[in-house]
Amino acid sequence: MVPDLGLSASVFSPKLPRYGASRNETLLLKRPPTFRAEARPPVESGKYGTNGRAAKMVPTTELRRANGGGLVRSGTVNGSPNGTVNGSTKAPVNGSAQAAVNGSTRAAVNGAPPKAAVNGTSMVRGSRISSLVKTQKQMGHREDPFQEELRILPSDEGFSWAKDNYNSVQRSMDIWSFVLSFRLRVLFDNAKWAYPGGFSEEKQKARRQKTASWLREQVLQLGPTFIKLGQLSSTRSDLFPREFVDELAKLQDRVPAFSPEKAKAFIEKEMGCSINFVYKEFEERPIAAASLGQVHRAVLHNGERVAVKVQRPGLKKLFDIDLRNLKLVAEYFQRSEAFGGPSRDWIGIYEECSKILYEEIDYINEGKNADRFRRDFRNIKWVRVPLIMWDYTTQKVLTLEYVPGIKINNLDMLDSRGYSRSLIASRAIESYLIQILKTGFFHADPHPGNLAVDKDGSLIYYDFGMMGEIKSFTRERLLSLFYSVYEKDANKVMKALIDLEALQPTGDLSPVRRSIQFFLDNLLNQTPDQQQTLAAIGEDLFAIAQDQPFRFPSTFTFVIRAFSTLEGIGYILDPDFSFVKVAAPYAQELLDLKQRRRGGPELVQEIRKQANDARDSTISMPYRIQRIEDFVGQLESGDLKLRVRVLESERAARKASVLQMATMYTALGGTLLNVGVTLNSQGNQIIANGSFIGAGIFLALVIRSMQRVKKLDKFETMI
Ligand SMILES: Nc1ncnc2c1ncn2[C@@H]1O[C@H](COP(=O)(O)OP(=O)(O)OP(=O)(O)O)[C@@H](O)[C@H]1O
Repeated sequence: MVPDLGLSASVFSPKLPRYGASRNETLLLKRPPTFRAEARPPVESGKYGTNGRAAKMVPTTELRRANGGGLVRSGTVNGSPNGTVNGSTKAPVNGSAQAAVNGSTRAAVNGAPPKAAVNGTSMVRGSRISSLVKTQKQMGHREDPFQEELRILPSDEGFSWAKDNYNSVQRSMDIWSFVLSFRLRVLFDNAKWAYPGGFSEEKQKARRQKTASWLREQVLQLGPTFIKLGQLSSTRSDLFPREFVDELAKLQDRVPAFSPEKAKAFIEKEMGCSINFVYKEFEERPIAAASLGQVHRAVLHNGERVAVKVQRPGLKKLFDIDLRNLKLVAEYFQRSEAFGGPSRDWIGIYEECSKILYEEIDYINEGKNADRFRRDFRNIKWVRVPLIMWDYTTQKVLTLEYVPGIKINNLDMLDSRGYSRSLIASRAIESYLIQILKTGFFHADPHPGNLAVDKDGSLIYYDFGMMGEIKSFTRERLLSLFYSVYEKDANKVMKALIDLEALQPTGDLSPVRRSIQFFLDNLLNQTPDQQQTLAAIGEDLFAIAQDQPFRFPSTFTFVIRAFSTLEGIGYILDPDFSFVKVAAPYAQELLDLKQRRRGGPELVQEIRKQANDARDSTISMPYRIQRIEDFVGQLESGDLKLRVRVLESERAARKASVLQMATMYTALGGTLLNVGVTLNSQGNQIIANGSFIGAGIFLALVIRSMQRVKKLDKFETMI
């Protein structure tokens, strides 16, 4: 039987620049490359990654060294970016290994779709396109200019969640015993009677601090799902007390790593082949470990250095069990007054978290996000996003171009290498403003670990697992919010917030309006030396939100948190840093835009609206005057009674009735307790027990009533 033959193609160029050549050198080619095709047996096709590309990598035996010293590999199988057939296209292109391996991928990620072709010309085109993209300068075997001592990370051995054979009943029990203990702790922290020697704010703070440290330890014990959720919660000062938020933020640096054996076995399982087949070298010690995965350095067979992000094994199974339980927990919180009850959307928060978690364990999604982000910044030379090596990426293993950098908060190294800290600070903020105001696609987690400075001073972004998107209509509404804040008009701000669904238009909104006006006056009337930090403003906003009908969509909490993180970084980098200075040109641009808009169709629309209003008023005027006359007439004749709702007195009445009920419960509970004790001493055990149970129920009702009173009091102080 004649074996199937594959088409093998290669392109030879007369003058090959050296490996890793600069763009100019690459373009030195005078003669067009020639194309040669040969028939050869097909190679074994690999396992397909979830992205439809071959996950099984090129065997080392297929690697050839080309004339110019560039490494050549055979093309990947069907659906690969190179679009080659049967995995047999050999293409030594321009002597540049990167061009051959990633040329078309790079083209794709920078805006051009991957070119599918069955002959070697596609490779040439790929390399040409790649030579035009800004990342070309970064190709080639990179020296690691910032080699840092690798930290020894704590190991995950000994944690029950790291074992493969945990059972779901045990896991559910662990979760629920944690939730109930947490509930009890919160109850005692908030109960004034639970403080021996009398309650004081300091004592409560100290106790809360203890609960918060306990919570962090428990979260670590419960593993990845909870660690990630803890990290997410550390962005929600609108939901949790300050002490909890601060403790949870510490989770970032405490995540244990899994063993290199586990990592390698996992990669092999994912890729369906030996790790040596995929990487020429694989560094065993991870350079970083996070809740959901860890990062190792490696070298591809073409010599290119890469960062390999390996997901923790068994995450999906763990998420399924944990999230099933957490859904019940959210429902329980939703009913519980101690956790804000119906005024907080716990179910919504659960759904959002669950979406984020499942998205974060899909590295294909992360790779696509990175590609989109890179595309958004293609014209900004000082922002750098590592390339995704799609051929070496699956849903659980992400291979990226290795782009080492100095972490943005490593001041000593930045100084010793002579980088301008103030430039870095303003670039960090500016890149973020571009994301929020222009592209609408933003990095939702810009903590210092995810931002670094490249050799040439560019800002490197890592980790695209959690991205936020601001749709264009939301951006429009945000702009109106911005304009109304600029005009210091509380009513308009309130309307914009309602449009943004950040404020519920229910009940009495006058206290909200007053808070907003206060906020606007104090915020905008400050002289430059009194200017509040963004973080403080964010905190104030959240404090207002805690007791009022604000419901910040998570997008905004991420935006606020990201800005305050970046602002914090800005101050660390440069004590004279001013957010306002960096943001001013953007704000001006937006105001100019509004001015321009008002000059055009918007002005016509406004005039038309005013004309319509005037016409409607003129038509309805006689009718309205008639109604006013009737109204006054009814008042004079005593036919009309005015019913005035005084909200303050309504609240006071509600509080009085709750207190009345509490007194009644106390009396009934006390009576039943007395009866129980008497009957017990007379030996009438069964009825005595009934009395005790009744007394217990009334006691619980008293506690509940006191909690309601406390809530009403708190609300009163806010307005
Ligand atoms: N392409 C890369 N080149 C060099 N180093 C990298 C690269 N990608 C990641 N790293 C390093 O690994 C660290 C962790 O990467 P990343 O943030 O993507 O992982 P993660 O698991 O999503 O972590 P987390 O979500 O906690 O931030 C980064 O801070 C960076 O130091």
